[in-house]
Amino acid sequence: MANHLNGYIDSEFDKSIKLLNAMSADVALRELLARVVTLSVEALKRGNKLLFAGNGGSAADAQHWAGELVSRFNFDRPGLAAIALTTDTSILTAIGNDYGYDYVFARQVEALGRSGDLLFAISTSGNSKNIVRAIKAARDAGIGVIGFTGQGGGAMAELCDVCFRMPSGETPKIQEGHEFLGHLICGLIEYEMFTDAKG
Ligand SMILES: O=C(CO)[C@@H](O)[C@H](O)[C@H](O)[C@H](O)COP(=O)(O)O
Ligand SMILES: [Zn+2]
Repeated sequence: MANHLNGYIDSEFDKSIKLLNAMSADVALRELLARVVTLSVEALKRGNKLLFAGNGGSAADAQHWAGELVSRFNFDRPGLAAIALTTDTSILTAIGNDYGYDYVFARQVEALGRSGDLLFAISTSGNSKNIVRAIKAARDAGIGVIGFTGQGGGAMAELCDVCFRMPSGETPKIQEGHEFLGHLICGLIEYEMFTDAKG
């Protein structure tokens, strides 16, 4: 590796290690995690579902997390009801073209969401209009909202039932925090849902 790249690499390692250390030491974060797992397990057990939405890298998170739940995470068990609102290009392009990109998630929340479902809304800025609109649509429909954002919180922070604010203002680092939490939450939901079956 060329020497001049090492400064950048060191700095990235340093920031990621600090982020995870800060998250690990945050007692309030553990309380939020417990709340989200309880809300999710209750929703799934009564036949509701989890919806996921985000833009760019957060769209990847949305479909990644839904995939873990519908398929499997740490062990074999029945699939869990989770839908990413980021994957159907016909739906996304129709809504984007006919109503505007700000509506691509809200319209799907209105169409697919049912009272008692949960929306996982992911936005590093907390200000993406399509995410804020989706959150408002969810609230109007009796759907609880779990938010994932950065330290600023943005417009979405005060609209969520539970909001995870990563201790960073840098989009990629915020995303790394989200990705860690996403895996943690999938693992915890699976564990809580299937404790008897996991062996
Ligand atoms: O993955 C990245 C940056 O790491 C980008 O694709 C990023 O997700 C996009 O710029 C998004 O549009 C940012 O939106 P948001 O997180 O502020 O809602
Ligand atoms: Zn990225």
